[in-house]
Amino acid sequence: MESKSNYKEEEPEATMWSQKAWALLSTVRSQSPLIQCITNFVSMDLMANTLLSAGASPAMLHTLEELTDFTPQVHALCVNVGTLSTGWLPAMKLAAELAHKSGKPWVLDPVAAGASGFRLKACLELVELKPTVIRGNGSEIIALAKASVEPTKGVDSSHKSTDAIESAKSLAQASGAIVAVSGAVDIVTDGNRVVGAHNGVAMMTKITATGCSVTALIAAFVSVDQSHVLEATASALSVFGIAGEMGMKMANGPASLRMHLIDSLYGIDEACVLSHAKITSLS
Ligand SMILES: Nc1ncnc2c1ncn2[C@@H]1O[C@H](COP(=O)(O)OP(=O)(O)OP(=O)(O)O)[C@@H](O)[C@H]1O
Ligand SMILES: Cc1ncsc1CCO
Ligand SMILES: [Mg+2]
Repeated sequence: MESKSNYKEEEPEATMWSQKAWALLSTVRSQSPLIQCITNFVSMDLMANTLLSAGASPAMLHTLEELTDFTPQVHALCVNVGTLSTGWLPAMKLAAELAHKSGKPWVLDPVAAGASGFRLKACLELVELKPTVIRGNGSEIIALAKASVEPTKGVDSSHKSTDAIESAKSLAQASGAIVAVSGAVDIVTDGNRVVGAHNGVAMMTKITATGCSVTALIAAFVSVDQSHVLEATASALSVFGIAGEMGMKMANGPASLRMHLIDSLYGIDEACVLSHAKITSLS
């Protein structure tokens, strides 16, 4: 009896979160927001296909000369520094400024932020341009919050997401962004509230650019509900994780999971989201 009454107490919050996640996925499907992605060469394919399978419309435009015309028309911008070069950084900055000025959300993925002084400085300069959301893995969020170059595993994390909660909170407070840390539990914070999304499978870390792709999915979810950025961010992470869980039932390894994850994201329905979304308050 005791466990049953506990279950009843928790149910309204769990139900609210899963309904929110489904409502946002449905809205992305019906509104098909245009998402500009300035992203690394490795991630372009998976990121564009993730957005398409979720119902959004990706556009990988990054040339400086095009941005004044194009960026104000998009519904959200995703900036990912994965294969950063001196040539691309001015375009990333201008696009961020244009998005901010035109009231469009923009999301930063600070890939390997602590790997070099050049990369860290670029990421810190981008944070100054007021991203709506920053999504990284544990090591990236810790490096960015400490503003320090550290021994790293490059684009992979050597920290658990839960090791980065305090860093995520301080980065959120300092930047004004919602900060998300991916991992076994995806952490989302506004600097005060902390929420965990508990979906996904470990095999997702064996497919390059799943983190990059979920960052773009966050941009799509936030674009359709700009007044609830934390909720939209947690919902995108949960939905992507559910697609991984569904895909894993049909996969034999990373390559087939990549395909089945995309198929599952495309096919996911209300019953699946309502029964599988696991989003909880952690504070
Ligand atoms: N141990 C895990 N169990 C379940 N899901 C996980 C686990 N680790 C990561 N994920 C999921 O895998 C996806 C990618 O997260 P990850 O932390 O690997 O990003 P990343 O390091 O930025 O990846 P990349 O740089 O390759 O894009 C996220 O959706 C996350 O929720
Ligand atoms: C492997 C890799 N190298 C730079 S970006 C990238 C994709 C995953 O972040
Ligand atoms: Mg990454």
